[in-house]
Amino acid sequence: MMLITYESRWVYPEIQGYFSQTGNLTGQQLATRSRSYVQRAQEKLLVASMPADISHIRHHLELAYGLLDVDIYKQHYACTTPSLALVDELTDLIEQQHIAPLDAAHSLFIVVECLTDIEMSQLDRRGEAINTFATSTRRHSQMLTYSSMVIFVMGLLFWGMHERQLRRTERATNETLAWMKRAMRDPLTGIGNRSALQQDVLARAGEPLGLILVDIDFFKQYNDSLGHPEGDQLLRRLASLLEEQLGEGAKLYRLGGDEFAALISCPDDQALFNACDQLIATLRRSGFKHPAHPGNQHVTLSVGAVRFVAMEVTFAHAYDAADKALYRVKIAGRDGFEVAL
Ligand SMILES: Nc1nc2c(ncn2[C@@H]2O[C@H](COP(=O)(O)OP(=O)(O)OP(=O)(O)O)[C@@H](O)[C@H]2O)c(=O)[nH]1
Repeated sequence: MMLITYESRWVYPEIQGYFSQTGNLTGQQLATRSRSYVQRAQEKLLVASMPADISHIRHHLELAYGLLDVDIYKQHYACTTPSLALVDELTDLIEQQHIAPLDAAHSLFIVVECLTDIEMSQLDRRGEAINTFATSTRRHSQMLTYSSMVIFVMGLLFWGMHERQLRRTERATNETLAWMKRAMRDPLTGIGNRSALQQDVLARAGEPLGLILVDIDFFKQYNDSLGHPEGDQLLRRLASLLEEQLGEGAKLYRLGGDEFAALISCPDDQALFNACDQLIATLRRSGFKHPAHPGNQHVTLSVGAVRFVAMEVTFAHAYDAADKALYRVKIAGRDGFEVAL
């Protein structure tokens, strides 16, 4: 918008200059008409039969005089004033019949020559004005085209920069989200870690929940007899098995080492008993081998659980109660569960 305004101001004087030339065009037309009246007067003088045509000749000369008596001609063409004087003088002499028609016609050639010069000169001026206008218009339209191209390229550039910045921000946000997800996951099993458990408990404030702590029995011996990679494999298999057993409404976490935790919706103590019992039973059914187990050569679990309402009881308090119950199971010989009441 600013550019168009600026360009209009720039071009305005050129337009004015061009249209001011139309005044000169009119002047050229006046000269043409004046010359035609002079030439008609000449024709009549050549065939004049005095005094019948005198009035016509005088009329033509008066019209020619009127059309030549223009300020712009007087200012720019030196022949104008003498030509006017000659027409004036000839008009008087012809009227008084003091001059021969042939001589009068001959003298008028000076006026015709002057008028022809004026016409030619005015036509040249008009041509020059049109050329100047066309050149400057072309120059300005080129400027306008180049400016538009520059603005277009700058627009593209800014758009590209904006898009790049947008992609960077999106990538950074996605990386941060991925990093946050990773920070809440146990890398070995892919399930949530201790931080995820604490976050989920906070998110379920006011709900009756069951916290189940699960610890593998004699896992050190398992590692020692089959190797650490096999120990890792058991942790992964156990995570899948427990998750599957717990079902949709529950969540499983690995708290570290061979210790897992499950968080379940728990309307009453019986539901918690059932959940713990099913975990133990499922593992027994699975029959995971444990060659170094001092009892039955199969993997067994010790489970401690507690029912609590998040926020009414602190998570640390609930965890402590479940952990103590688990410890009691360990002391009592492992492979079992206890619910803290
Ligand atoms: N394979 C494997 N072993 C781990 C990992 N983290 C901890 N452990 C091992 O788990 C074992 C845990 O041993 P303990 O705490 O003594 O428990 P435990 O042998 O199961 O004995 P109880 O719990 O008393 O029955 C240690 O030997 C650790 O090295 C892990 O990510 N992978």
